[in-house]
Amino acid sequence: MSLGLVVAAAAFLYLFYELYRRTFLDRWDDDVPISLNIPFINSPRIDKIRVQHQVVLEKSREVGAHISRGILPWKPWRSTVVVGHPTILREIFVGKDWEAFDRPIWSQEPSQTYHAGGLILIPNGKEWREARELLGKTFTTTTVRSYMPILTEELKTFVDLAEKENALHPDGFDIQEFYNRYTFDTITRLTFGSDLGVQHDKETQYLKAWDSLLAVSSLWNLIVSVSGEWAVPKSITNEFFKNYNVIKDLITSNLERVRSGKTVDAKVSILDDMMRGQLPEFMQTNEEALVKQLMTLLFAGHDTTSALLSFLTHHISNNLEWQNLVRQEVTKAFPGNEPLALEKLESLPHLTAVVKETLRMYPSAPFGAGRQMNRDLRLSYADKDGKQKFVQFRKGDVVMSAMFVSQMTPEFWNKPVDDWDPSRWLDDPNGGASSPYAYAPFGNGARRCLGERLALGEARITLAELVRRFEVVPAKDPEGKFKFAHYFTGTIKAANGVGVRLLPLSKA
Ligand code: HEM
Repeated sequence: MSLGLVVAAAAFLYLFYELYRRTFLDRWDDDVPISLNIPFINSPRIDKIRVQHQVVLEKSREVGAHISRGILPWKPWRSTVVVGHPTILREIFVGKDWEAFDRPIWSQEPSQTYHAGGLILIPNGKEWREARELLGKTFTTTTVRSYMPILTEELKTFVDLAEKENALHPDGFDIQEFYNRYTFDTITRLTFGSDLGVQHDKETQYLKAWDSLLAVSSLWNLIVSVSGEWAVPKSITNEFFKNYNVIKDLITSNLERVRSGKTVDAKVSILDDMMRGQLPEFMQTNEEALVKQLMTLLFAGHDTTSALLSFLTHHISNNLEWQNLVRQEVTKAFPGNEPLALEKLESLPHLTAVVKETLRMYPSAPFGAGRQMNRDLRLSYADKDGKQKFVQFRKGDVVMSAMFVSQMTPEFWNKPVDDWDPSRWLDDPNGGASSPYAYAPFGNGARRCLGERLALGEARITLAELVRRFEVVPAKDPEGKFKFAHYFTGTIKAANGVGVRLLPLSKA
C-alpha cells in the first residue's frame, strides 16, 4: 500500500471521528462521563454479565461520579444514563418533571408480551393512572392485612417443608430454593386465587413454565438490544408463547371462575377484589390488557420477595446478636406462640431495621424499572465538593435509576456502607443517609412499587416465625458450595443459594 493511501485513510478516519464526536458525543454538553459501550466487550464484559450491578457500583466508586452515560457506537443518538445520585433520583421519582421519565419504548416490544401493558411497563398517562388506581385498592395497609389467612397458611407449609429438609440434611440445606417456591405459591394464590401447590411439588407445570418464560424472554431481549427484532429465531418465540400460554390459561380460567360468581375457599384474591370494582374501559374491551396486569403482579412479586427473604436469612444466620434481638422482640410481642399479626409486627423496630438494612445492601431490583425520556431535560446537582454539575437528558435516552449505587456509596451515608449494620435504622428513618432519596429499594413517588406493603409483610411474618421457632445458623460447608455471592438477572439472587441449619429452639 502506498504511503499516500495510508495518509488518506488516516485523514478519513480522523475526519469521520471528528464528525462523529461533534455530532453525537458532544451533543449532551454536560458533566456526565461518557463511554462507548460495546456489548460483551466492555459493557458489560461477557464474564461480568451476571454481576453487572456490582461492576456499575465499582466504576462509580472508582471515578467518583455517580451518574454515567453509555452509548452503543452504532446507535449514538440514544444514550443510557445510569443515575446513582440522590438529587437526580429525587427528580426522577418526585420532581416536577417526573413524567418526562417515561417507561421505555422497548417495553412495548413483543419480547415483553407477558407483562408489557401491565403496571410496571405501561407508559405514564391515562391508562397507567386507571390501572394504578384499580390495583392500588388491593394493596392498601388494610387489604394487605386481610391477606393474613393466606400468608399464614403458605408460611406454615413453608416451615413444615423446611423443617423436613433440615432433618434430612443435618449439615444444612439451601433455603433460597424453598423461598422461591413459597413466594410463588403465595403470590399466585393472592393474585389469582389458585392454590398451585408448588411448595409440595416443584415439578408442577406452572413454576417450570414461569421460569422458562423469564429465561426465554431475557434471551429475546438480549438479542433485540444488540441486533434487533429481526435476529430473533423462531424457536425462541415458539418457546416463549408455549410458556406464556400456560400462565395465560391459568389466569383466564380464574377470570371465568370469578365471572361465574365462585370464590375460592371463601378467601380473598386480588383478582376477586379487582373484579368487584369498576374495571377501566381499556381492560373491559381488551381481555389481554387485564391478563397482563395480573401477569405483572406475578412478575413483580415473586423473585423480588424471594430475594429479600434469602438475603435476610443469610445475614440473620451469620449475626446471632441481631437474630437474638429480633427473637426477643417477637416473643415479647407474641407470648406463648400467639398467632402473628401484621399490625404488631410492623411496630417492632429491630425486625424493621434488619429488613430495611437488607434491602439497602441488596435492593431486589437494583436498577428499578427502566425509563425513557419523552422529551429533553437539563438538571443540576452538586458534587461532593459542593460544585454545581449538570446532566443533560435527551428525548429517547434510556434512564436507569441505580439505587444500588446510591445505597452503597460511602459519600451519601454516615456509617460504613459495606457492613450489614441494621443499627443505622434504629434512631433515624433515613438510616443516616444525607438525603431521603439515597435509599429507594421500592423507588418513590407516583410510580413507587405497589407491592411494598405486601413484600414487607411477607418478610416480617416469615422472619418472625423462623426466629421464634429456630436458631438459624449457617450450613456446615467445608467445601464452600454455599459460598456467598450475588448475581443479576434484572433482580438479584444469591448465586450459590443460602445454606442454613435450623436448630429447633428447645434443643438449640
Ligand atoms: C422486596 C420486594 C420488592 C421490591 C424490592 C420491589 C421493588 C420495586 C421497584 C424498584 C419498582 C420500580 C419503581 C420505580 O421505578 O420507580 C417496583 C415497581 C412495582 N412493583 Fe415492586 N418490588 C417488590 C415487590 C413487589 C410485590 C410483592 C408486588 C406485587 C405483587 C410489586 C408490584 C410492583 C408494581 C405493580 C410496580 C409498578 C408500579 C408502577 O409503575 O406504577 N412489587 N417494585
